[in-house]
Amino acid sequence: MEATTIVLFGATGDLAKRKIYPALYNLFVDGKLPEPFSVFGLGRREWSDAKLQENVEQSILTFSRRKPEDTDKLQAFLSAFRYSVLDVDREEDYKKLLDMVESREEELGIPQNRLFYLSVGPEYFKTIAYNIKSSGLGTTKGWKRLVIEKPFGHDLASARDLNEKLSAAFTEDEIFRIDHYLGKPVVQKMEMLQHANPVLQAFWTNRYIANVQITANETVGVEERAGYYDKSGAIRDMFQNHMLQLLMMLAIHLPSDSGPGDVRARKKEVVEALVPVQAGNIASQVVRGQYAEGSINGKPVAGYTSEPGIAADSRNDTFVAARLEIDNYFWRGVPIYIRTGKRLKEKSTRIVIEFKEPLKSAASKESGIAPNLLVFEMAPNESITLQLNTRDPGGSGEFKPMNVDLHTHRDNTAEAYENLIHDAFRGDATFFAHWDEVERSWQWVEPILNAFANNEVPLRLYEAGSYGPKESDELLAGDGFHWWFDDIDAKAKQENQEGEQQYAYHANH
Ligand SMILES: NC(=O)C1=CN([C@@H]2O[C@H](COP(=O)(O)OP(=O)(O)OC[C@H]3O[C@@H](n4cnc5c(N)ncnc54)[C@H](OP(=O)(O)O)[C@@H]3O)[C@@H](O)[C@H]2O)C=CC1
Ligand SMILES: O=C1O[C@H](COP(=O)(O)O)[C@@H](O)[C@H](O)[C@H]1O
Repeated sequence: MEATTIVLFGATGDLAKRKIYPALYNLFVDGKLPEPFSVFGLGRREWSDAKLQENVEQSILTFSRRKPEDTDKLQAFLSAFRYSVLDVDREEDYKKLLDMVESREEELGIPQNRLFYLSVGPEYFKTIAYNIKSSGLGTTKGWKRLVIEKPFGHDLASARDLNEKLSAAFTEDEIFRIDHYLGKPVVQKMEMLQHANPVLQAFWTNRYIANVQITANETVGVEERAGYYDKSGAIRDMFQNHMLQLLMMLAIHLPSDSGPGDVRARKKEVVEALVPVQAGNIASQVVRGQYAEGSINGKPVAGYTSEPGIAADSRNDTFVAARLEIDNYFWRGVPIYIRTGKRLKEKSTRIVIEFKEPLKSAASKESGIAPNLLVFEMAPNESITLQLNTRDPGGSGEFKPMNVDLHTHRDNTAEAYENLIHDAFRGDATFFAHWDEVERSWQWVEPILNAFANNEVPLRLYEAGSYGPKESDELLAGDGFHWWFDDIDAKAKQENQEGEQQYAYHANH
């Protein structure tokens, strides 16, 4: 990997502390950072190099999945960090930064490969991109890349405007849009699994799949992000990006000779094939919810409108569920259900593929036969399981589900940010959101945003600690399905996992 300078805007902020420094450290320990590498941290605070290095060390001690054991190694890592005061609006700060970056590149004898990481509020993206170009920071004899964090716009028009401004300074190939769900190990394994197993590939169609369920339930509430969240809601914060990205990743079919660019090209085809929601009829396809007071893990929690910084009459959505369809050869007729929300009963992020039951009528005479399920679980655990049926080994003769474990979490699995930052260094954009996907996701979501703004979709209050409004269950019940693993299913799954371990085939020792 070529030597690189990372120019980190927002080096004093929360994301840098919680995610970026620990990820860089773990990559360094694993020998996955360019050698040598150099970091310029930026912010308005009057920090010194030493103060930045102290903060980086503290962040590693607090947030890294691996705690430093080798002091020399840690010091070698920290010594790569420099700090420069920069206000995004002050041109002279960029000029000063350019001088510092150039002299450091000379001192280290490294090429002018520069990775600009914008870990700042999205309102600064355009200004920074403009100043990178006008100051000469972006005129390098090596490569340059721009890493940005979501949100990529607030709606279709603002996303297009942002993209236009970024495109004046960086080409699409140089822009790496982070969607941290694409960095999750289970998501990264999805394609491999389908690709390497013709048997799964063969079943990945509407001929065998009854429905798909994508869930991202959270127990946390709005926390300290009232200002941002109350203007975004679950639809912009999670649905438009993470949830639709999961759907695209799941629904693509790659040719056997596929190359690195193919994943993104196929994802675009999937999002283009999404059947548009019918304006005027959105309430039949989309459920909008907001948490009321309740309790989580036995502790009382406030309702959304009593949270600090949230207006008492806020009608913001903290929960969204929707029924979607993909109109293409593989997926036509398969309902896809997506739900995400805050202050729900448990943290669970998963995709369930429910297979059809061609033998249902015969099998229904037998008790306990369940549909086969392929489950990609990202939280609370990381696993990929295929649920089959077997006779109860206890001798009752009843059928019971058993899980074939295709992948289990191993200790020290790289976190999403490690995977993604490593890919950005290598210039591999497979697991970053392409502008085409982002634009089409906003296009699909736009009628829902309008319907929410015009109150055309009822706002359903749900008790904190529940699974969301009952209308979310009704979305599936109308098609004869239910959300897998809620309540009783969660217990059954747990018992099943405990009781059936002897059947588990651990493909991933
Ligand atoms: N925190 C998280 O978990 C996640 C964050 N994100 C995104 O990452 C980005 C950063 O978020 P987060 O770290 O939480 O935000 P913080 O508010 O914690 O940090 C903001 C950073 O921006 C800097 N900054 C603010 N104003 C200026 C300015 N005028 N000139 C120069 N620097 C400025 C601040 O430095 P200083 O105060 O020193 O000027 C600080 O380092 C946002 O886009 C957010 O949406 C995405 C996913 C998760
Ligand atoms: O991007 C975001 O994601 C988190 C959930 O991420 P996860 O990896 O813990 O599932 C969410 O809490 C936050 O509101 C959102 O901005």
